[in-house]
Amino acid sequence: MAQFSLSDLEKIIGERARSGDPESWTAKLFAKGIDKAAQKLGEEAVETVIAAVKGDRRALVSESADLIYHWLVVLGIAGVPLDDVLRELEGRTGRSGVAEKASRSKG
Ligand SMILES: N=c1c2ncn([C@@H]3O[C@H](COP(=O)(O)OP(=O)(O)OP(=O)(O)O)[C@@H](O)[C@H]3O)c2ncn1[C@@H]1O[C@H](COP(=O)(O)O)[C@@H](O)[C@H]1O
Repeated sequence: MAQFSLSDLEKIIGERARSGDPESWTAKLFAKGIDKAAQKLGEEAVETVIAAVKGDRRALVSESADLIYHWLVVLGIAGVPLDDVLRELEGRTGRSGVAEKASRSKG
């Protein structure tokens, strides 16, 4: 199991966005704004779809990482915390009773 979470990546993105480092891709995307970042997100989504359809497992892992990174950049520029998305997902588990079942199984 990886010792790295989406929350860790969100934190790194926030720090790099504020760094103003000219070498930082994150800082560059934040400077370019939501249109460019959203465009990159779309490109990475298409590349992920292509990898999946081709059955290219290695590319699917790599493109998924690019996709998630650019998705978090878009959330950051839009001022939407990752936690808002996780809460939305958490709320959806309740609809199917999965959260209750998981909680019951913990004892
Ligand atoms: N996870 C990522 C990550 N995934 C992808 N990318 C960058 O996303 C960019 C766009 O990918 P493309 O394949 O489209 O590259 P490109 O063809 O050069 O881009 P364009 O020609 O379209 O401008 C590349 O420069 C990748 O390096 C990332 N850049 C940064 N991170 C994370 O953010 C941290 C901070 O990075 P910096 O902000 O660069 O310091 C890193 O340590 C990583 O943890």
